[in-house]
Amino acid sequence: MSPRVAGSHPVHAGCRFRLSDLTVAVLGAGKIGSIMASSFSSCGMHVIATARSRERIERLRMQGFEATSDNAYAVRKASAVFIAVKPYQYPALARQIEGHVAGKPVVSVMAGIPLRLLRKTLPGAEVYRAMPNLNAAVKRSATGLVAPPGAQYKELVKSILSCMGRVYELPEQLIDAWTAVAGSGPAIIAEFIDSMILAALAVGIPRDLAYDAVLESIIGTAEYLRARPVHPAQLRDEVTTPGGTTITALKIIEGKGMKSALIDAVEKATARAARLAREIEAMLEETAGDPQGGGGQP
Ligand SMILES: NC(=O)C1=CN([C@@H]2O[C@H](COP(=O)(O)OP(=O)(O)OC[C@H]3O[C@@H](n4cnc5c(N)ncnc54)[C@H](OP(=O)(O)O)[C@@H]3O)[C@@H](O)[C@H]2O)C=CC1
Ligand SMILES: O=C(O)[C@@H]1CCC=N1
Repeated sequence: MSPRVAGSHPVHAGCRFRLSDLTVAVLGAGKIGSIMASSFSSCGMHVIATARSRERIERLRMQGFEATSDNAYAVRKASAVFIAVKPYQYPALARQIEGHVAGKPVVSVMAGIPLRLLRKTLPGAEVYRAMPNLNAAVKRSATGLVAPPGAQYKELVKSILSCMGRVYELPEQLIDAWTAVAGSGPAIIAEFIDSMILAALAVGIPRDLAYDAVLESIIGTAEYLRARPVHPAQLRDEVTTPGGTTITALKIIEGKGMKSALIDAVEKATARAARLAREIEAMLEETAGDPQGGGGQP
């Protein structure tokens, strides 16, 4: 296996490489894909980003990427390929690239779609699953990575993903759960932040101050827990004065079931990823033999 880098030397599995020598393809450079493209570009890689609509391709070009709707071209030119389309858009994409991926590392960030399905639809590719999050925009993604058994390009893939933040290698059984906790995490945390800001407004703090009070408290708490190895419950107890204000707030939160709501939410989101896999598998079977591969979908 030795995918050739456009205008550069080929990258052999296991050999030393410099990120700045690489050309990578990001297929489906929408919300997360364009953040991935920026992260990879900031590490010096040449990025070929793809999209369907002329508007998105124009926007990607304005951001300084080589951009095209030709996925097969992007794959042929790249040493490593990243797939960031929506799961239901995958069958159509797979049919466009299936003949060009053999011997290359191909990393899917799509929720739900298992290695088994990726392998079946991308013959000869070394397929990986990764689950980054939106915080890659500030180089703080917590990216889960599932490598295939006997992976030859794992170090290369990890180095590329590290341009978005930290990378955690996982067994495939955990990636749907990681998707719910870390992939969806920024949305859940943003919802909490929004609620806390509303709460601050309710007790009379002006909006701009409320935003700072909440954001700084969240960043500070995360940094505290990173810097000092204490359990979150211990931090909570250190803040909670007997008969004071904190216990008054905690009692209400406990009564309204915040913890069980979050546990439920994450369990349901994890199960949703598994159902997605079944839906896409059915779609692939339905569209077998259709060269558009369900490409008429939105
Ligand atoms: N959003 C997030 O925070 C995260 C998302 N993910 C996963 O990433 C994937 C993308 O999500 P998100 O970025 O939110 O979705 P978006 O809809 O923003 O991006 C998808 C992009 O794919 C493009 N696209 C669709 N079909 C094709 C095709 N055949 N060829 C080229 N481009 C194509 C679309 O192009 P056009 O705009 O031109 O239609 C669009 O820009 C999903 O599978 C999701 O599970 C993973 C981690 C985090
Ligand atoms: O909502 C979703 O399905 C995707 C996966 C993780 C974040 N967004």
